[in-house]
Amino acid sequence: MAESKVLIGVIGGSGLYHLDNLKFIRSVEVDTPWGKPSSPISISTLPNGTEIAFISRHGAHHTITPTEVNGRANIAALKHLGVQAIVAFSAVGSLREEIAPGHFVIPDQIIDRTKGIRADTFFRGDGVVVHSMFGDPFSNKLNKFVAPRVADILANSGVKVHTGKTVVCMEGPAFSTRAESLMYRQWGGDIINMSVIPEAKLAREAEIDYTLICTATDYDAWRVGEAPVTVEEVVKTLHTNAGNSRAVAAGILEEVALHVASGELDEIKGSMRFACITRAESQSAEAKKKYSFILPYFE
Ligand SMILES: CSC[C@H]1O[C@H](OP(=O)(O)O)[C@H](O)[C@@H]1O
Ligand SMILES: Nc1ncnc2[nH]cnc12
Repeated sequence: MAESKVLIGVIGGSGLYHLDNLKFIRSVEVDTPWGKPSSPISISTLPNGTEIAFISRHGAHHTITPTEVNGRANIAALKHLGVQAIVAFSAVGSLREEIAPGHFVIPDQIIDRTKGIRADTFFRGDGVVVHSMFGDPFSNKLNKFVAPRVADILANSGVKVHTGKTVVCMEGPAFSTRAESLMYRQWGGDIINMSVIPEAKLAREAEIDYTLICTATDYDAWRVGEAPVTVEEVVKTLHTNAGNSRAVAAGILEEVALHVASGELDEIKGSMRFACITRAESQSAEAKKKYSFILPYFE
C-alpha cells in the first residue's frame, strides 16, 4: 500500500463532480485489480495542507449509471492511496414530510433493495470466503463526529440536518412506483438513493470508515395528490445542494483528518482480520496478491 498523507477520501454524487473550493494539486490515475475508478482521483489541499482524494461517483460528466458504478475500483483505489476514512455525498429522495428538499441527512442504517447485479464484494470468484460485519453499516464514530459540525456550518443558511435515519438503496435507474415508495415508508425508510450499496459494503471490506452525507432533492412518489419525482425536479435543487456540500466539505475535513490521524475515530480498522473463513494455506498466491492491494492480512 502506498505511503501517503491522503487519509481522507471524498466521493461526490449527483451534482457534486468536483471540490473546486479546495486547492487542486494533482490528478492521479489508479489501476486496481478490479479496474479503473469512476474518474481520475483529484488530490486537493485544505488551508492547513491536509490532502483530500476526490472521486466523482458517476464520472466527471455523469456518464456512469448507479448500477454501473465500479464501486470496487473506487474503494480499492482510495484504500491503495492510504485513505482511512471516506466522506461520501449523495442526492436522495425524501420518504418523510419533515425531510424537505434542501435538507441534509446523515443516515445510520440501510435497507438494500438493489437487485444482485452489482459487484458488492471484493471476495468472489477467487476461492476466498469472507463475511464482513455490517450490522452498523456506517462508522458510528465518524457519523457522530461529522453531524454536529455539518449542522454548525449550515446553521446560518437555515438548512436542517437530520440524523438517525434509514436510507433505502434501490437499483434504478427508473425511480420507484408509488406503491414501492409507500412500502419503503412502512418498512421504516426515511430517504432513498441508488448509490449507498455496494459503496458502504466495500468500504467496510477495505476497512475504511465510511459516512454518507445526503442532500434531499425531492419527495419521491409517496405523496398522494403530488406528482412523483422527475429528474427535472431533482436537478432544481442539485445546484444549491452541491454548493452547500462543498461548504460542508471545506468546513469539516481538516478536523476529520486530524481526528482520523490520531486514531480517535477508528472503528473499522482490524475488523477484517478474522472475517476470512478460508485458511491461508488454502488461498492461492494470486488471490493473496490481489487482496493485499486493499488489506495487509493477505500480504
Ligand atoms: C439524479 S437522481 C438519481 C441519482 O441521484 C443519486 O446519485 P448520488 O447518490 O450519486 O448522488 C441517486 O443515488 C441516484 O443515483
Ligand atoms: N427519489 C429518488 N429515488 C432514488 N434516488 C434518488 N436520488 C434523488 N432522488 C431520488
